Amino acid sequence: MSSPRILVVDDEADLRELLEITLVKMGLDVDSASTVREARALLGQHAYALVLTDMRLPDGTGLELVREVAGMGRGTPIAVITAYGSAENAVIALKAGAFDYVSKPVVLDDLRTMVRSALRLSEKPAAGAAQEAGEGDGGDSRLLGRSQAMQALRAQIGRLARSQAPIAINGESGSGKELAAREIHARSARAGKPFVAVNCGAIPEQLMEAEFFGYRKGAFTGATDERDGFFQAANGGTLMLDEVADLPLAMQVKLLRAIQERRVRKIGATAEEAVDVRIISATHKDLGKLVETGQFRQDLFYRLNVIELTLPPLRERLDDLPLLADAILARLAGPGGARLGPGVLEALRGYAFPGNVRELENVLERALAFANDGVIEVGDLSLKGARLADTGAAAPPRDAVPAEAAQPSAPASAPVPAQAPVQTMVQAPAQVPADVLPALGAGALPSNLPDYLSQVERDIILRALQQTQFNRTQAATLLGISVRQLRYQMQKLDIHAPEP
Ligand SMILES: Nc1ncnc2c1ncn2[C@@H]1O[C@H](COP(=O)(O)OP(=O)(O)OP(=O)(O)O)[C@@H](O)[C@H]1O
Repeated sequence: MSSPRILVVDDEADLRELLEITLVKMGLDVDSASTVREARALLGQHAYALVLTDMRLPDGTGLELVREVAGMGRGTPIAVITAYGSAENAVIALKAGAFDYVSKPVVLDDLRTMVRSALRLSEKPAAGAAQEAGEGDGGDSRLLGRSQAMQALRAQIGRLARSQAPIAINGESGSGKELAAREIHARSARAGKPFVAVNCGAIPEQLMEAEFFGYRKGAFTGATDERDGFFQAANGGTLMLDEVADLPLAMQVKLLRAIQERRVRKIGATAEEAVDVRIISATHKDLGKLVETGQFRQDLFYRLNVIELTLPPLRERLDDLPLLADAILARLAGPGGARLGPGVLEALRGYAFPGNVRELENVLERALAFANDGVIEVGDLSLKGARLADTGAAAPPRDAVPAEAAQPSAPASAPVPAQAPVQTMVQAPAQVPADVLPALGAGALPSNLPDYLSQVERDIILRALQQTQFNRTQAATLLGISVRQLRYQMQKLDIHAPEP
């Protein structure tokens, strides 16, 4: 079997030679060109596993080649070599369809890492043909839906999975942003490496640097061991920055640097270490507006927002309701274990679903608890109570809802501990007891005050979350605390939702 073939396009003889030697040592076949014209001729003759081009060429630009290679539709990855400090060029190239970039002076280790990623990609079959064509209900995708919007989304995900460019996912709460990020990762060349999802709003500001970049033993009081941060945990894979709008400004600067340099420094360390992570950010807020008001740094926004992916709200794809409802019921009750009775679909169609698919999951889960023989009737739905706009009436009457039915299935994603490289931390929340305060006889004292208070706090927070369908902003308002405080308490008290 012949070795993968790489095309190097650079007019600087020294650099070209260095690249050639490095690639040949990796066991690859290399063709070289020093102009756009030569490159075009070679591209017409061979299929390449990777094209690596300088940005400035005597008869044109690397960007032209990026556009041409992307336009060929063969899925050939093309990476650009950008001048030192020209982050802007890298972003422009990524937006134009470049697979990745390396900056000058070229660090050979970074180059090898990038080349290996590209080679893994060419080993992968081009993303599921049916999904690329936008057909079907999702096939093996977990992002279900036959609507045009979902088909287009899956096709876009298939394309994005073949690049290393940062992606910014927008969409309302519960619309599937994390699911989309996981799918991009799963369909990418990074699939065998960790996917780490971090809820930026859940980490106390003073711990952020340690959580993201790790620390050395003795770096501060309590640093009894060396620890990796999220970047190291996600090395080789994907780092999802969820609720990215909640990053404090000081952290935004540090993050920008890490993303740009692809290097991080642990607290207390003298040297930086290279990290190879693909960044996917997500928010339900309008980051552009936050940039205007000075709450989000423009340079970081520019760096994260290279490619945008927008999740459609459920109310704009109500045709997907039957499919989603079937899948959710099958998950809750087993295949054929539950179904919707007459008129239920129509009732669901009339609802706005401000909490999107997560709210649909919650509505069906609750309804199923009332259903006879697994058949959900209109009366079981409690849609009025599920209306997010109406916080006061958010929860169905307590006496009507068995606690087990009220369990939220919202993944209030908490930060992943640095030592756990994969997955958002999720686990089933405890039920809310009928009485908020754990029973204590008159005059009795708790045997352990901190535990007792933690339990009270946990119960109250869970109750607020359930009343608001796990909408953290509304729950925080109900409790008179900030969303950041709520998230922190949720993390501290281990309040998470079960993974779907
Ligand atoms: N298209 C879909 N098909 C199947 N399940 C979906 C789809 N979209 C979302 N879900 C489910 O809805 C729930 C919420 O999805 P997810 O956590 O990805 O949303 P999110 O937009 O990241 O939410 P948040 O803004 O609150 O972080 C999950 O249980 C997920 O599996």
